Amino acid sequence: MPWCKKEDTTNAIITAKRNMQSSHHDVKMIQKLPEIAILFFIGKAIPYVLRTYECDELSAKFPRFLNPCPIYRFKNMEACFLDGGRGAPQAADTLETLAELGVKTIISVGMIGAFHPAFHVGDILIPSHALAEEGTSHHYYEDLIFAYPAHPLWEELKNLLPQAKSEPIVSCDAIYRQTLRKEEQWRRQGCVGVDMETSAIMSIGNYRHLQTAAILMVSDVHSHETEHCAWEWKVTDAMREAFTRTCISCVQRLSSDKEITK
Ligand SMILES: O=P(O)(O)O[C@H]1O[C@H](CO)[C@@H](O)[C@H]1O
Ligand SMILES: O=c1cc[nH]c(=O)[nH]1
Repeated sequence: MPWCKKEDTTNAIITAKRNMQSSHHDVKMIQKLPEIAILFFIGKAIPYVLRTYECDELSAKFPRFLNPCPIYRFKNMEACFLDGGRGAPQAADTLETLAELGVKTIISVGMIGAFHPAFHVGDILIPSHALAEEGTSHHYYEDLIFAYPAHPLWEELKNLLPQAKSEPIVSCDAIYRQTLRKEEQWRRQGCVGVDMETSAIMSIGNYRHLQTAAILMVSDVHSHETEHCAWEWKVTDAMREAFTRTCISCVQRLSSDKEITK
């Protein structure tokens, strides 16, 4: 049975706007944000960005519902950035709150476990679409299977990052239920790897009329063997940092192309 019914036109009880205006987190309202936001789903990315780039803190508490964290902007680029949280519910909360504060374009930057033999640790992927096997998107759409990025943004990112591959992925809530059989089924559906946020970013981005796309780095490869499931987390701090720099320079070129300054 679908969780979201088209005939349900009633209002949501909590909205991003009401949450921001409430006393929930005792958060001071942020003024309008730049139109481009980078959401990092990589724990070590934010401290690295703050060490490496000139940035201003816009608020110590971005007023989302779940686990508010600081939000920053680059001094030399019309873009803000923050930690997107982990998993589809926090990604959706962050995206809805950014939309309420004037953000129009969201680039999510994260990691992905690859279960296709053509992918190796450190490869960069700009997903063409994402199978929605997380629960959040299915409360926005009655019959969603795949979620798609904004096509022009996706094309621009691919041009800016010619080394990146572009294939379908799956987003899944259940880290410890990515079984061999499940991953075989995902491969048959055309997917090459699994993360926890991309389908929600894309589907809810479409729902809120935002331009979204994702840039992901392969952090681990998943065994295809039926006998034993060897698995190791392979990504290093240096790889995370190089990937973060690559994504930021890509957004820098994107934002100057767009001349988003008012
Ligand atoms: O926080 P780091 O180690 O960067 O890793 C993040 O990325 C992994 C999943 O994408 C999770 O482990 C999450 O915490
Ligand atoms: O979400 C993720 C990220 C990396 N590897 C996985 O298996 N899942």
